[in-house]
Amino acid sequence: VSPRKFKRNFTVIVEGNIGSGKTTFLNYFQQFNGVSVLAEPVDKWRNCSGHNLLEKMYSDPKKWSFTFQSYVQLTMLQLHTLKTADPIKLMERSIYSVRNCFVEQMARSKCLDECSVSVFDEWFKWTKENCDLSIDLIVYLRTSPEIAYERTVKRNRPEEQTVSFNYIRDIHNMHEDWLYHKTLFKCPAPVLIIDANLDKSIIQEEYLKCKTQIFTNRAFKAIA
Ligand SMILES: Cc1cc2cn([C@H]3C[C@H](O)[C@@H](CO)O3)c(=O)nc2[nH]1
Repeated sequence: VSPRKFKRNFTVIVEGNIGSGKTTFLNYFQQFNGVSVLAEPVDKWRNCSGHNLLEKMYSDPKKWSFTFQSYVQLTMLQLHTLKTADPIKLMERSIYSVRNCFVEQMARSKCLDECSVSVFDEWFKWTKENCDLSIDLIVYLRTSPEIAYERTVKRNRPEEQTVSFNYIRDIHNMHEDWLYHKTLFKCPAPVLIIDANLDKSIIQEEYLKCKTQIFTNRAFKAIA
């Protein structure tokens, strides 16, 4: 695409459970011209002025969920508002999944009390009204909780040692209610569902569905 001025990036958010294959998906799209991939800033969550908030959240969710998700919300907002040179911006998760999946699950499991959720919602409401959080497409990497759990265990991320199957199943259900049944929260953009149960070795055909959707002229119209 010629480096002409364009209104805003065509923004795609990639949502899915822990272990749903988001990194594999983002790595595949990294190869194309015109796409900026913004991975989840997990390293920031592991080192906020020296504090590993991810580890604290998993070790004592009742005490640290609010602190952790507040920082996640800030780091996601920074990525949403980042102007990238490429016409297409591909983000791993979003400020929407913070509220619609993780905070919702923490509220239901009583790791976040109602007043914490209210403060979180006030920040989220103001942010939506005052920042351009518009997105153009949601890619939902849909897996079974069993496969997501199996991959999480295999990946063996230090902070996730204590993650239970039940937690993965709960997070799965939050994604299903939001992006598949659409009974939980409004979807801020059309949802493209990918069967992310497919093994890494054959999933590239499944990705091609997205490639057409992302690279069609609709994408470029967004920057006309
Ligand atoms: C938006 C958002 C991402 C996100 C990730 N996480 C956790 C799940 C994984 O263990 C790790 C990396 O995604 O962080 C979370 O607890 N809350 C989150 N909220």
